[in-house]
Amino acid sequence: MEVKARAPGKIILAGEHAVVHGSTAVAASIGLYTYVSLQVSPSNENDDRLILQLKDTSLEFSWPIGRIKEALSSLGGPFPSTPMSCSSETFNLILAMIEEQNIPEAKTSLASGVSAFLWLYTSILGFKPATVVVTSDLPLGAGLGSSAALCVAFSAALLACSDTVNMDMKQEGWLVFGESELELLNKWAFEGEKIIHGKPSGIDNTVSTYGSAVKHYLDKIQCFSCRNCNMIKFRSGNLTRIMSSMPLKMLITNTKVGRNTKALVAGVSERTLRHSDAMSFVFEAVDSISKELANVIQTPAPDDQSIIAKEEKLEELMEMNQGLLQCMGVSHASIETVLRTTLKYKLVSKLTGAGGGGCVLTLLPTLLSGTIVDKVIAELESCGFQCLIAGIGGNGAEICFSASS
Ligand SMILES: Nc1ncnc2c1ncn2[C@@H]1O[C@H](COP(=O)(O)OP(=O)(O)O)[C@@H](O)[C@H]1O
Ligand SMILES: C[C@@](O)(CCOP(=O)(O)O)CC(=O)O
Ligand SMILES: [Mg+2]
Repeated sequence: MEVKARAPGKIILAGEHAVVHGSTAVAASIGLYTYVSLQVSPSNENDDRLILQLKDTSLEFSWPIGRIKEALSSLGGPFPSTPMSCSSETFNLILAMIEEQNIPEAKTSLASGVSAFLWLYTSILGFKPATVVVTSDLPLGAGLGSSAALCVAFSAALLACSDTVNMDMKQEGWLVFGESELELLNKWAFEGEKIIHGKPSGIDNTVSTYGSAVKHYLDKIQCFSCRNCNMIKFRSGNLTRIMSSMPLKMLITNTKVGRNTKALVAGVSERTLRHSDAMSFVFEAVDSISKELANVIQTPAPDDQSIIAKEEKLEELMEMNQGLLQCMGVSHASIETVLRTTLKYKLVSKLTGAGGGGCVLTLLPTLLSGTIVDKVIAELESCGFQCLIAGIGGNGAEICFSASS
């Protein structure tokens, strides 16, 4: 039996970084997914292995199960129903197992994702031999939440194979977990994100787990494919649904400048230690911006005129948020180039995710002509950037069973 899991990426419309320090943020899932396929192998005493194939980066890891037991069996796992943090001692044991696999120098940033995998795998499934394959639609390390999507997809596939979650393996197509299983999945994914990010707020794994279409198990409203229910507001671990009253279209520009969320989040924390009063005002301002943005999105817009007025408010809020992200020290020359280029077409942009490169969002107003969109995309792509238009909102984590070939 093979279990497949998929989990979406996200965009943050307002509040990244400040959300780590307790401010409100607004985010939505996007229709780009990370897929994990998990096949538990029949035991073959002499050659039991755990194999991890990362297709996007052409890397394969293969550990003898005996080696994993030697390092981690003293922890007494598996403990699938009690999500636990990876201690620094265990993290070092895991790192040693990864170093033994000789990752090429250029790909060492992937070690954190592999560490998260080993922690989630052994904690949820123990020491069973298996082959796990990862592929993704998402650019890695670009602000669209690939790390969270990876942790959510790993946790979903592992929980689906564990004794804790009872799923009807005969059902066909993509399936959604029940309410309590989703909560468990989200907690495990958060533990994985902690290994990759250091100090995540939990917004990315929450959006990836639940998606941002309102679902019956959260607030008893069955409203799956309604484009009016497509965002979440998030503060200190708590999620609130946002019913958008207007269609929102965003252009996503990937600057292709690589960066690392852990380092950027740590940089903001260091700045906060150096200038705690000033930074607390910055975070408070971001909190107000996110709350106002959520209100604007939710307020009814009965006609084109009110939609235009709301879009103008959103643009101003995005501009202010970008200014505060610059204050936090997470903008980048490539991001500033996107801001200047889109402004030539009177379009407003802000970075999304951790910044330092990565992706930038540009609001595409409803009445904007297709010709202008084409022109701005052509100009951005001539700078070497890559553009895509995101469908905002959609499903969260899903799993699918199939007979193995
Ligand atoms: N499909 C994938 N294959 C391998 N590693 C991945 C994958 N997706 C995410 N990762 C891990 O997540 C890291 C990127 O996370 P991060 O810096 O938070 O950026 P983001 O979440 O914005 O993409 C990668 O360096 C890698 O360790
Ligand atoms: C900067 C932050 O707000 C979002 C990071 O998103 P990403 O990993 O860049 O996709 C960190 C967090 O909230 O955990
Ligand atoms: Mg991330």
